Order: sequence, then structure tokens, then C-alpha cells
Amino acid sequence: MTRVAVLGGGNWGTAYAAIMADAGCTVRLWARRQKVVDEINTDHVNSGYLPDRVLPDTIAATSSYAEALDDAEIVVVAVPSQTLRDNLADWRDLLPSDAPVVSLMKGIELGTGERMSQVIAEAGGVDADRIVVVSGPNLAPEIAARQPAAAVVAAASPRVRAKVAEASATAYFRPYLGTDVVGTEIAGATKNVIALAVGMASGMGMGDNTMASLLTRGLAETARLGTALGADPQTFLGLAGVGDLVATCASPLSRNRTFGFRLGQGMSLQEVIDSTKQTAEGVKSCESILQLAQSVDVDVPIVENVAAVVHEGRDPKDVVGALMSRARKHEVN
Ligand SMILES: NC(=O)C1=CN([C@@H]2O[C@H](COP(=O)(O)OP(=O)(O)OC[C@H]3O[C@@H](n4cnc5c(N)ncnc54)[C@H](O)[C@@H]3O)[C@@H](O)[C@H]2O)C=CC1
Ligand SMILES: O=C(CO)COP(=O)(O)O
Repeated sequence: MTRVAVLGGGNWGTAYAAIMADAGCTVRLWARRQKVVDEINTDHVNSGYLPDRVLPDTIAATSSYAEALDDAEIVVVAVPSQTLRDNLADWRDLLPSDAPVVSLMKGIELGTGERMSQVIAEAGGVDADRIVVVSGPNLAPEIAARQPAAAVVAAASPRVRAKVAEASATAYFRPYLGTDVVGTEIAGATKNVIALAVGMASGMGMGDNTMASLLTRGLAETARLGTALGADPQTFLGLAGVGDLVATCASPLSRNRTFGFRLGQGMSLQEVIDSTKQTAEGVKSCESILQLAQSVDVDVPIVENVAAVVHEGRDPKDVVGALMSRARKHEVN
């Protein structure tokens, strides 16, 4: 049985721990709050995040990251993107020297513009060929209910990606292998911002044509940015690209879409922040993605307008006019 440490006992960390336990691994799940740890160990449930899922008893929770990491053969990380660097400062000396380190996170760091695999390499002291990114249309509550879904397991090393895919494969979760770490991460982070835009449109009463137009043009700007950063354009047509974009933009389960929806309905930014209990990565990453795009001179108009709403207090209604009145251009490029 492969010994796995999952760091982060929120929505996705808990659901991914359950995937790996169902795949036959023994899992130690690190959660910050003792209440969450006790509930998982005693009642086999994490009621604050996944109240309907009974967790396998091969998952043991702990509030000690040292205990979670001890002797781990695979380390999986699912904390908010903006806290990762601080977390790694605590974990760095305890990370096993030969285990793959898997990022489940979909964000870009503020200030540095770094992808999560870059932060793991830099702040965690992890060799790039041990780092793995898992991404795809993976809304945690659906996976926790064992509804079929697929994801891409991207890594530079064939041995490492095969090991993580093997340890994550179940009857309801099908990992595909990939090599494009950059594209997989840019796709995952940027779709959250596009989902904010789609949510705003929906909250303002707009329908499926608007959603499809935003989604398609959002994919175009995502692919443009990713390609400029060295990604394979094909990645954006895959599970981490169009797959995740469709799931997130269409689903009321998405925290990013819901955040945008509430803004579109007219709630103030502060009201929406106060009503959001889980991580909506796009709210912060819209700013870092915009800066990243500017650094490589790539136009990302949807990201730019979402950032203006979320960080400059622009009214979502004004965004519609701003996007619709842009200079005429060819669809491709
Ligand atoms: N929920 C989902 O369906 C999916 C989420 N993701 C990604 O997974 C990552 C984690 O998201 P979720 O688990 O959904 O978020 P969440 O909000 O449900 O859970 C975040 C966890 O991190 C902990 N946390 C908060 N601040 C922290 C800090 N300073 N240090 C350490 N831990 C801290 C929280 O206590 C919680 O356990 C995000 O990047 C998200 O985009 C990816 C795929 C699916
Ligand atoms: O990444 C996700 C689904 O693949 C989850 O999206 P949200 O973070 O918007 O809930």
C-alpha cells in the first residue's frame, strides 16, 4: 500500500485523499483545525466541506504536518495558492527527499507571478522532476460522490507521473498522463477567472450565448498566454483546458462562478467576500495572471476586466460594454 501525505483538509484535499484511499493507498491527511482532524478520525466525515461523504478508514487525519509527512511515498498539496509559500517554509525540512510532490492547486502567486510548481520548487526545495500537477474538470463534491471524471497528471518525469496516476486511479477517477506542466497550470488558474466572468454575466440575467462566448474567448486568451509562456497549445483543448472550463463555468458548485454570480446580482465586493467560506482562487489570481500576461505582452481582456471589478470596484455592468466595444479583430490570434 502506497503511503500518501495529503496536506490540506479542505474541499479538494479531502476529496483527493478519498480518491487515493479508494485506489488502495494509506493516507495521512493534514488539516489545520483539530476539530476537523477529530471529526475525520472519529466519525470518518469532514462535515464542513463534504458532509455527504463517509471517508474510508484508511484515511487518518492529523494536525501535525511532521506526522503526515513522515515516511510518505507521495506528497499531495491542496492549500490556497496564496498561502503555499508560507506553508512550505514550515514543511521544507520535512518533505521526503525522493517522493513526488503533487500540486492540486489552481492559482498564480501574487507578487511573483509564479505557478504553484515553481513555488514548490523554489520554497520547498523540490527538484522539478519530482513535481506533478493534477488538473481537470474535478468539482470536489461530485468526485466525493464517486461520479465519473477524468484529469490530467502532468509531470516532466515519466516514472513520477506514472506513479501518481497509478496511486490515483479508481473506478470513478481516470487519470490521463501529460507532460505539459506549464499549460496545465495556466489553464487551471485562468479558468477560475473566466468562471468569475461567466458568473457575473449569469448573475446579471444573461443566458447561454453569453456564457459560451465568454468561455470560448476566455479559452482563446488562456491559450494565448500559456503558449507565450511555453505551453503546448493542445493542452488547452484537453481536460485541464476546455474540460475544466466547461465544468467550472457551468456548475453552481463552483466557488468562482458563485462569487461572480453574487457580484452580478448586485452584492458588494465585501458582501461577497464575507459570504464566501471556501477558496475562490480567481479573486486573487486575476491580478497575478494579468501581471503575468503583461510581462509577456499578451492581451487578456476578460481577465483584465474581472480584475477591474474585483480590485478596482468597477461595476460588472460596465464590463459588458467594455468587452463588446473592443476594436474589431480576427477570431484566431
Ligand atoms: N474544490 C474543488 O473542487 C477543487 C479545488 N481545486 C484547487 O485546490 C486548491 C485548494 O482548494 P480547496 O480545497 O477547494 O479549498 P478549501 O477552501 O475548501 O480548503 C482550503 C484548505 O486550506 C486550509 N487553509 C486555509 N488557509 C491556510 C493557511 N494559511 N495555511 C494552510 N492551510 C490553510 C483551509 O483550512 C482548508 O483546509 C485550490 O487551489 C483550488 O483551486 C482544484 C480542483 C478542484
Ligand atoms: O477547479 C474546480 C473544478 O475543476 C473547482 O472550481 P471552484 O474552485 O470554482 O469551485
